[in-house]
Amino acid sequence: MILELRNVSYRYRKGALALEDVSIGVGEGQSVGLVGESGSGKSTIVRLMLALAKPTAGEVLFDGEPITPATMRRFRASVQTVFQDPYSSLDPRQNIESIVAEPLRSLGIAKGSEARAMVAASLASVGIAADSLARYPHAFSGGQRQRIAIARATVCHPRLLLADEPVSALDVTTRIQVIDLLAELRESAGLAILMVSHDLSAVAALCDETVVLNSGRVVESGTTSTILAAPREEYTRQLVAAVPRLPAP
Ligand SMILES: Nc1ncnc2c1ncn2[C@@H]1O[C@H](COP(=O)(O)OP(=O)(O)OP(=O)(O)O)[C@@H](O)[C@H]1O
Repeated sequence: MILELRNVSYRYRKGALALEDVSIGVGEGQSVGLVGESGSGKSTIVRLMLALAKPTAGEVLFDGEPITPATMRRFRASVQTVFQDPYSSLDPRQNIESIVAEPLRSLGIAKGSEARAMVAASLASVGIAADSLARYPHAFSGGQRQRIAIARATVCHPRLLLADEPVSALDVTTRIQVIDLLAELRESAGLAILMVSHDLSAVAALCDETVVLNSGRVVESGTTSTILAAPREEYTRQLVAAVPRLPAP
């Protein structure tokens, strides 16, 4: 496993348990969808996976080991993220070259002409024209911004992309294009993906495995096709039924 939560529980200060005994992991080249309604604990899992919070109980493991200051840089280079809102995630004062080069700078991977070549290659891989380097985020549509965010996340050739509701802020046509792009990167770069979504159709289009979260607990997990065809839990059946484009179970 590249990244794994093992028997993790989490309690916010003064709150009830937001996660209870959750185990979820992503292996090399795997694509896993994490689905659940609002409040089920998806964002909390992302925070724990990014080492932004520590579990109340259980472990967060990167390559089978707890994340420590000594492994943090390797962790950051291996696990990159894309967030929901491409309008707030790109700094409006920086041009596209500077935005996409950020992981190269902060991780000390490359600079100067080497960095510029990596940025250009990354932008090309997400279908953004090479003459975009000197432009600013406001010149791009929501879908293009999300492509730029994906270029930034993949410029350092991570092993795992953590995508937190990456298409929820986009219109339906753009959603499909961005999902197709993620599928392409998964194929061509062998990128593992954990996609968090409340939208099962997005997960069905991208992820081989699905984990269903309800009230901070994993209620069902397995191959996406099995879960869609024969959901075991009433909660999952309701999620499946809420997707109009999927066949009813
Ligand atoms: N800062 C906080 N303090 C206290 N409780 C919190 C905090 N953040 C989240 N919670 C609680 O933890 C639980 C899980 O929330 P979380 O945000 O992880 O769910 P989610 O599935 O990501 O929801 P959404 O899809 O709306 O983002 C909820 O009951 C929520 O009310």
